[in-house]
Amino acid sequence: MVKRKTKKPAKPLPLRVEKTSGVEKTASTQKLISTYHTLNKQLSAVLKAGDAKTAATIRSEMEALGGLHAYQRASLKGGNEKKGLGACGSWLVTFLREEQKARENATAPGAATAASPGAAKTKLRLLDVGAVSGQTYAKQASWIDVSSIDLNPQSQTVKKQDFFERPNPKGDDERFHVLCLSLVVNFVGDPKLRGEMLIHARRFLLPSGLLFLVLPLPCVTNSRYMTHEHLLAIITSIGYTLVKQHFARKLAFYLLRRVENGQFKKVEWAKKEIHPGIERNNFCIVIRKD
Ligand SMILES: C[S@@+](CC[C@H](N)C(=O)[O-])C[C@H]1O[C@@H](n2cnc3c(N)ncnc32)[C@H](O)[C@@H]1O
Repeated sequence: MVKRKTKKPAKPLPLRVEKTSGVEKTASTQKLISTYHTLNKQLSAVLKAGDAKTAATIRSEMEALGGLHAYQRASLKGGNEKKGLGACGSWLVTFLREEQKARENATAPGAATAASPGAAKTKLRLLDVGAVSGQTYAKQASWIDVSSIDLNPQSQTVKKQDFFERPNPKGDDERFHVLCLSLVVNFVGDPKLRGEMLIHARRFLLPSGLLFLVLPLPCVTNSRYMTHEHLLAIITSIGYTLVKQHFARKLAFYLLRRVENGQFKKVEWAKKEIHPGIERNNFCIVIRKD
């Protein structure tokens, strides 16, 4: 479980919300998603400042937009619901198939796959955080054993749980070969909590386990505080190494492997402008040492 600290009050951000009417059109869907993200960020800031009154106002603005449910519906429009894949599952599945084949064919004991070769006939265990309806890996049920959580589950197969509240695993039977954070880190409003989320995810990975991280492309191509290289420097410093990466039209996919303690040095990463420009966004990840 991640402890969230309360900080000194900050000025509440001005509320500027434009109403949208449902999710029928791509433009209005996009608008709903970005307005919801803005409100979520504002909510994090005022909660940190202990401003319950403004937090209530922001929450009612979010409800007026249709709440988390409408946001989820809007964000799933980018995915491929008919095929049972979310926005991002297919890229990972292609890789995991190769990983699974490698496990099955593995002859060299100790090969660095997401699971030990000895367990070649067992299913890959995958934790999908922010799974919504838990359908993304349904077609791979014969070889992937999926556990799904979400703040607001849309089916009974998904457990209602805040990942930050998930207790640290007591042993390897509570850890996973693969953990997915697909379009979830950018959903978190507070840059420090984004860092905490990535650190918390590592606790749930088996040795050599894989973190699948998906972000909207502009988070790494058009932010004042983030670039692809900066993201890699951050993730390297908190115990991951890059396996594979892909930029699609709108999304950035990162497949990262857990590195063991002693093989990386944790450093602090503050909010610092590294990619100036007027039209940039403010996506940022902050890492604190403790
Ligand atoms: C944009 S949707 C992502 C859907 C899906 N993973 C995909 O890639 O299409 C983000 C989801 O993350 C969930 N989420 C955000 N923060 C979370 C947390 N701390 N714990 C669990 N779920 C979370 C939200 O409820 C929302 O359903």
